[in-house]
Amino acid sequence: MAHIINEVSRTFNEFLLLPGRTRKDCSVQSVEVSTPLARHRLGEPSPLILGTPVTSAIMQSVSSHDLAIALARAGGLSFLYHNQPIEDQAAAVRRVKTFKSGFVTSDTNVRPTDALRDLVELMERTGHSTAAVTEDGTATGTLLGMVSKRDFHPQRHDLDAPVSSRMRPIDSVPSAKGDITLTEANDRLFDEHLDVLPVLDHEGHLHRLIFRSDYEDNKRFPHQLVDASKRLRVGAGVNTHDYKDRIPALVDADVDVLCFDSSDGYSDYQADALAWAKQHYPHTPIGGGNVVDAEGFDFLAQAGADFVKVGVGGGSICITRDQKGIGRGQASAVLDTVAARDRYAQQTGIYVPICSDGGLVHDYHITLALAMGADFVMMGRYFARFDQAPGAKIPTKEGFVKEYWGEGSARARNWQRYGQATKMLFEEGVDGYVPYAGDLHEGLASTLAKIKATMVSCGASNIPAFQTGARLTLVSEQSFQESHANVTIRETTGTTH
Ligand SMILES: NC(=O)C1=CN([C@@H]2O[C@H](COP(=O)(O)OP(=O)(O)OC[C@H]3O[C@@H](n4cnc5c(N)ncnc54)[C@H](O)[C@@H]3O)[C@@H](O)[C@H]2O)C=CC1
Ligand SMILES: O=c1[nH]c(=O)c2[nH+]cn([C@@H]3O[C@H](COP(=O)(O)O)[C@@H](O)[C@H]3O)c2[nH]1
Ligand SMILES: [K+]
Repeated sequence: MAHIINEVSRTFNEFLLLPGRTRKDCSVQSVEVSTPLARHRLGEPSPLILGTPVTSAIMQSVSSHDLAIALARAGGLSFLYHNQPIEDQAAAVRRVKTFKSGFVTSDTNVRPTDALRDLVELMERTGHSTAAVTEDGTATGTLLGMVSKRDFHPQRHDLDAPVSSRMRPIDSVPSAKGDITLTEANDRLFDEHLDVLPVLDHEGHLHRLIFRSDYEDNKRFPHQLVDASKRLRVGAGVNTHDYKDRIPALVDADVDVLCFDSSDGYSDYQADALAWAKQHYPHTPIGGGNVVDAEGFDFLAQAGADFVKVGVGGGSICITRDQKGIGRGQASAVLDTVAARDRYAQQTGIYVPICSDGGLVHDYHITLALAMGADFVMMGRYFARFDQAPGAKIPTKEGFVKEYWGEGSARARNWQRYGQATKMLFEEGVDGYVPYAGDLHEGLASTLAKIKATMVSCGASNIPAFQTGARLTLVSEQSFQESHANVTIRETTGTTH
């Protein structure tokens, strides 16, 4: 006879936190939200620590290189999607790893012989008002001069004239050599009253541009997640089909961490793939998943997973539970696997972090997942709403929305996953829209402020203290109603989600 688990499968909506004693030294300013990402011996630091306990989902509609750069700058981490050719995913990793804050590749480039009219058009397209004039019109050609909107005016100058007639030629443009540091470059920008400083190699080819306006931008990101060489960190999703080709290419591109992406990680496929990865690339942490119970956690921890991702069927685009009748309420899944993690740590001395993946609808659900013992979370819908996510931004009567689709949807499969263009017999995800939420940094700052405020109310000054000290209560349907405002809401500019 089948085994029936008597305990009801519960979701985050069914829980609330009780306040704990807040001591005077515990404040929003002092609360620490760093958290381990990879397995480590108890009492020793994890080889990879997140500054912000959030990661972005391994999905085409979420984790592009742009989103990965933005999230790493905020202290979190993206796992670039694997549902694309290996070389494209490796190129995306390289784009994040070569992102140099302050040093940008020029995206507005012209030849000296191009007409000013073409330059105006290009500036409108890129939205930038400074252009590099290079011999071949590329971002790495020999630099011949610089031209900005200040150098000409459509009413004063003939737009059919060549760019060379209005550019500032190279001998009058201050420039720097390739080995200049950002600090030195910033000193020159200010000392010499410059807006931009081109960086050249010894043959005079353009390498990067450094803008004065980016100086302030860098000051905005004091908690960037970087490696020992100060490059942003980035993760990548992999699968149990082409991992023997994909993992070497990603490691070659200097990926920081990998994660198997599957709706079902409790499989021999994943154990074999983890063993292979650990044997060939022992220095690259790799996560496994998804599982929803202690049995699944133990299986992956023993197979060598550096972290275990938890959650089946709870994602906002998920229809797995409808289609296959498989899954578990996310709160129950987290609580069960967290208990297994703690038992495993006690027995072996090794701590294998847990990632709660999917189904986080409100910001406070992140807080609940952490309180229940998750070390960090993974989110798709949350990140798909921001400017930096790849989905198109579409106007509707109710305001802007962004596209968001599941990896198990027919749309995702259009990428001909794993090179097998087989017919899909059923979908496990939907293709839809989420409300547009602007810039990632502003949205995440607001979310983090809420998480920290709750931790302060619970008297926890860091995540480990929160995990061990949090007190949660189940809520009845009636108390759930009581939790919401019971008056008609006046329109305000505040954010709620
Ligand atoms: N977290 C969740 O609740 C869900 C997530 N998804 C997402 O949808 C995407 C697709 O997930 P899955 O369909 O589970 O992909 P998957 O690649 O893990 O599994 C697809 C099928 O291939 C089989 N398989 C895996 N490795 C194999 C190998 N080496 N040789 C032969 N067969 C093998 C599996 O048993 C399964 O039948 C993922 O991005 C996943 O995250 C989909 C549904 C639910
Ligand atoms: O049933 C599913 N069908 C899908 O097509 C699908 N695509 C992604 N995922 C999983 O959902 C997570 C993101 O969930 P949220 O949008 O709720 O953050 C992701 O991190 C995945 O675990 C899927 N689940
Ligand atoms: K299974």
